[in-house]
Amino acid sequence: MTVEVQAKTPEAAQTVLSPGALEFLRALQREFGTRRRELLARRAARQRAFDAGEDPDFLPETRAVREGDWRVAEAPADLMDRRVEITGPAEPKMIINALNSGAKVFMADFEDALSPTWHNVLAGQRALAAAVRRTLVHEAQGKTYRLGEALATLVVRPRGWHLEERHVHVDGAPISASLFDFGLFLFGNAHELLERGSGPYFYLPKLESHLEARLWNDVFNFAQDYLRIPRGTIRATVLIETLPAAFEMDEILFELKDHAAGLNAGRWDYIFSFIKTFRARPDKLLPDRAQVTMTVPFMHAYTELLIKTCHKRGAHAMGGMAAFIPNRKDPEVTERALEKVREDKRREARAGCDGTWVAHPDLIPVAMAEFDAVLGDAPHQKARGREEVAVRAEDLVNADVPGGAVTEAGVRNNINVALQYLSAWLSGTGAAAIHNLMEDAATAEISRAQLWQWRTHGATLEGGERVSEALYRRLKDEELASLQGAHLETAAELLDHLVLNPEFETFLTLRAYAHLD
Ligand SMILES: CC(=O)SCCNC(=O)CCNC(=O)[C@H](O)C(C)(C)COP(=O)(O)OP(=O)(O)OC[C@H]1O[C@@H](n2cnc3c(N)ncnc32)[C@H](O)[C@@H]1OP(=O)(O)O
Ligand SMILES: O=CC(=O)O
Ligand SMILES: [Mg+2]
Repeated sequence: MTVEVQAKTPEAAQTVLSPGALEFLRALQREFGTRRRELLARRAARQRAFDAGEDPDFLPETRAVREGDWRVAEAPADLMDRRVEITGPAEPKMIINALNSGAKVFMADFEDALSPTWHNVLAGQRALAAAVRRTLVHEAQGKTYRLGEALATLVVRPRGWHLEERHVHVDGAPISASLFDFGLFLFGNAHELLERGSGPYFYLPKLESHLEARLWNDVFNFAQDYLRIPRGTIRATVLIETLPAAFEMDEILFELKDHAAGLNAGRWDYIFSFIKTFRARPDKLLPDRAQVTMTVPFMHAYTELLIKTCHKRGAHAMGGMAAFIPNRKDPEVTERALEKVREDKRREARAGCDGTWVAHPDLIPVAMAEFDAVLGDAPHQKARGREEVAVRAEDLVNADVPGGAVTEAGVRNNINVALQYLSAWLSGTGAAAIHNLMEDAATAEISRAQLWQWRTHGATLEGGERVSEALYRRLKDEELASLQGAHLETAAELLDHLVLNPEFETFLTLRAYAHLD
């Protein structure tokens, strides 16, 4: 058995998916595929303990790491000042617009913002390879897009450990999507990036434990040796976007030490993970999605701990994504988005973040101004230790949202957004503006997870009615009737399953992937 591509590879993508690249992917999967599966089984075992009533907590066995005196490696020059990072799906036009945008960093996404059709993942890899070599050109709507002179630093986000790329099989089974995205980008671009004075930089999504960070670290060492580049060349910023990982921030940085470039507060997946972790707990119901803001106690506690942890270890502490996006055709929507984003970035910069994320190029000036006001000419504010922060385990698991309520409007909104997002995703679009908010896989996960949570535990709406299967079906039919678009029927079937199945599905993208392509 060997490595097999299960789908037609467009001719243009054959340079990316070269025999050498496939050989490298095979080596990665053979070396790390089993450990990946063991760690996924460990996630499930841990969840069974949470379902039985255990709360996540700091690990006794890693106390020495938390209390030890160590720091991560110094950031490379082009990741030293990352005050504003723009993110977007790894698509040619987005890549050009983002690299030209004036942001310090561009995170090219194969995870939350990309619908992983075979076409999309290959087109993304191809476009990134051309972007690294400064040759990327794209034609759309009668316009030619080219890269300018001053470009943002490129960071790539491969898909998470839970996903597989079913179009490539190694020894008869699908390859890990993380290894596929990471391996293909690294193989094709590591040497070129180094020759150009940069390096292979990654964002690592959806980790649930330091053992998963250890796996990434071992993948990095293996890959660097294979490609004959020095260990420590790869640099990774880890998203702390699951509740279990919030208890292992020190440990995650420690595992990646020489490869670590920071932590990022991935707020949307974090909220999703909070719901998922406490799926069996009626005492942990969250209110309407719009009310779970960054200032509610558990979100505040988590970001404070992230900043403190990073600065103690010499790592960048990165803020997250405000979902409000401007609309160039609607000044009122734009004004509201700018105001909301300004408020969010001001809070992050003042709290000690060294940088933040924006979803749209028109938000860069606002975010930049707020970080400039705090950082001035300094590239970061790691010297602010935030030693006064004292976050306890109970602060991270406290589900109180002062003034929060579950409303019919909230149920309807979750149904509407989930349907629209699923239909976009099935059509090959992984990030979309819906009701003037950026929606991607992480935000859609919150919507469908809340519906499951409220239905399973019979949450009481403000008017006294309880959320039930009948209520969900009635509102879903009404929302569905108001929508138009491709794949809505499949989206509705998927949502019914995600909301009504007695078992909580761990990721919507796992189930929806069967319907893609
Ligand atoms: C929870 C998380 O993981 S957050 C990170 C993952 N999510 C993301 O990265 C989402 C990023 N944002 C986006 O994908 C987009 O902004 C969307 C889909 C929400 C909206 O995109 P559009 O509908 O194209 O917005 P709009 O029409 O206002 O765009 C105007 C221009 O800005 C460009 N643009 C918009 N967002 C971006 C971006 N993030 N990066 C680069 N360019 C962008 C568009 O391509 C368009 O360019 P053009 O004028 O050359 O045609
Ligand atoms: O990936 C980011 C998030 O908020 O989720
Ligand atoms: Mg995320």
